[in-house]
Amino acid sequence: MQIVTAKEMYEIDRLTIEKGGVDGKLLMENAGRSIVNHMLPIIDRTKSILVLVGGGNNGGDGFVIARTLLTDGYDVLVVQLVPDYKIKGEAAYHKQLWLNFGGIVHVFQDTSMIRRYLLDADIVVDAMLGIGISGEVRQPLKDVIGLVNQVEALTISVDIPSGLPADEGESHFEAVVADYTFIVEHPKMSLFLESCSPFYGKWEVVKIGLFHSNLSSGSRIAWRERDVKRTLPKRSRNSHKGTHGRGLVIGGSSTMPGSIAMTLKAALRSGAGLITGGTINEVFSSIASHCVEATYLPLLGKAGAMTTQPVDVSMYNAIAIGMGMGRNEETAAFTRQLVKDVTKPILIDADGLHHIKDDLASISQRKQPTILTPHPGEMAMLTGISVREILLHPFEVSKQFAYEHNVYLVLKGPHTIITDPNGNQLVNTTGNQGLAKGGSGDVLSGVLLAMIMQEQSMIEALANGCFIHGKSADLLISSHRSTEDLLATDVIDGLASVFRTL
Ligand SMILES: NC(=O)C1=CN([C@@H]2O[C@H](COP(=O)(O)OP(=O)(O)OC[C@H]3O[C@@H](n4cnc5c(N)ncnc54)[C@H](OP(=O)(O)O)[C@@H]3O)[C@@H](O)[C@H]2O)[C@@H](O)CC1
Ligand SMILES: Nc1ncnc2c1ncn2[C@@H]1O[C@H](COP(=O)(O)OP(=O)(O)O)[C@@H](O)[C@H]1O
Ligand SMILES: [K+]
Repeated sequence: MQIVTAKEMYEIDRLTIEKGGVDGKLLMENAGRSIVNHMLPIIDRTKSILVLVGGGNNGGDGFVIARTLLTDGYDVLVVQLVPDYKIKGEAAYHKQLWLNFGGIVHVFQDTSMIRRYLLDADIVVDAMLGIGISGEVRQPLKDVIGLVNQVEALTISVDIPSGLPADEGESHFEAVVADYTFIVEHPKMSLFLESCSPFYGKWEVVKIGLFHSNLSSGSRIAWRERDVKRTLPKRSRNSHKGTHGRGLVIGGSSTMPGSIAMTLKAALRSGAGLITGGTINEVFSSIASHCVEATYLPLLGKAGAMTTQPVDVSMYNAIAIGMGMGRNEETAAFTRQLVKDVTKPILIDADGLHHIKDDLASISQRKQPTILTPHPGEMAMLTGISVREILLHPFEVSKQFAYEHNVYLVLKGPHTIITDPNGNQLVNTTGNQGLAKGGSGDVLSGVLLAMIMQEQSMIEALANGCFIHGKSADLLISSHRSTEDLLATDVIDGLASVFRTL
């Protein structure tokens, strides 16, 4: 499922019309009808429906929706929020059809009129503004959006909640807070931004028959269960432990022994063949009994943390480093040296990210894949860009960073974005706020370590790992856990139910 900017959406629309020969009026008909089909399960004939239409093609979709519902026997009222002369092109055509079918258009007079209609409506269809919005919302739409957000009626937005930007980078907006959004053909970038996603409510993508096109800007794809099922390698009946990779996890310090234990266990539960924990004795003695399937590589320590030392990694297929290591300078020097020397794929998380902050130039020289898994705070530390700016432009910031430093970047959050060194991006579609708890990242590192040792492309392995991690949390809170009590160790236990369904 391609994620698009407004510009890309218009380009796909243009190609469909010019190359595909599909009339724009037909696309609008398809959009309106498809949306009504998706609305049917949540509306019924006893409900009164108010369709608010604006002056562009989003409003045009609104006229199609109103006509389709009217001919189906629904009680529908249309309020046009702009003067007649503003309705042009395909929208004007569909407005005429609405009138031909006996519909009435109530043209906006004042906000008290809208308030009255809104109070009488059970369902509001928001077709005021789509992806064509530019600048801050003008009056009277600004007030109308405020009123829509005050009433009890179920709000269904067409394509995008009115007022919301389609792209990343906008910080000031006033928008409809929808209960449902039916998105036309492709999710827009803002669906995956922390500041915008809550406005969408529940969402579904409706197909309208647009041209399939490869966008020149590189791929940006929402990674769903069907993608995981398609790409996740199946375990062969004849496989042996060597087939599934031998991984080394380096981490832990006397004050944070649990992190590496969770990573080890998560890696084993995610299908790794053999997993070794590289850690200091104090950590080893406190975690060994929690993860008996792992083997251990004793590392030298001082004052409860790792010191600089050579490590023979020749027998491992991939390495994860950083979890619970602490930030002391000798440990940091050890991490930097190891990352420089090792000629294996290496995943760097948590404290390890702090250690390599000033060594990104040498990371970009590595010949084997380097995977960095920062949360936004760690990303801010790595880039010197504020968390606010990162959350405002996560796609662009990730792309630039991955490209510049030749790394695979897993920017974690409610919508984790995985970017490869060429700028291709996959966005995870699972997970919930129960994961916002210490240890979730350690578990993710273990799942990812297991994934990158299986036969699949690196970016897909990372996206599959993020999907599986989030899905475990989703299944747990839909059965016997809640977003409050969920623990990182539960997420490891929940991996079983995920793998059983894939
Ligand atoms: N493939 C596709 O693309 C398809 C797209 N489709 C649909 O079309 C939608 C895009 O339609 P679009 O391009 O006509 O833009 P749209 O969102 O209706 O906005 C334009 C209107 O908004 C107004 N306006 C703008 N800014 C404003 C502001 N700040 N404050 C107030 N008003 C503002 C602007 O007014 P003006 O500036 O001209 O006075 C104009 O009237 C898309 O989301 C989808 O629903 C489907 O039908 C089929 C296939
Ligand atoms: N609100 C949320 N919704 C979905 N996933 C979340 C949410 N908050 C955190 N996560 C996920 O949980 C993990 C947290 O990782 P991280 O911040 O490194 O945790 P920690 O360092 O405490 O182990 C990431 O995979 C992130 O995507
Ligand atoms: K809308």
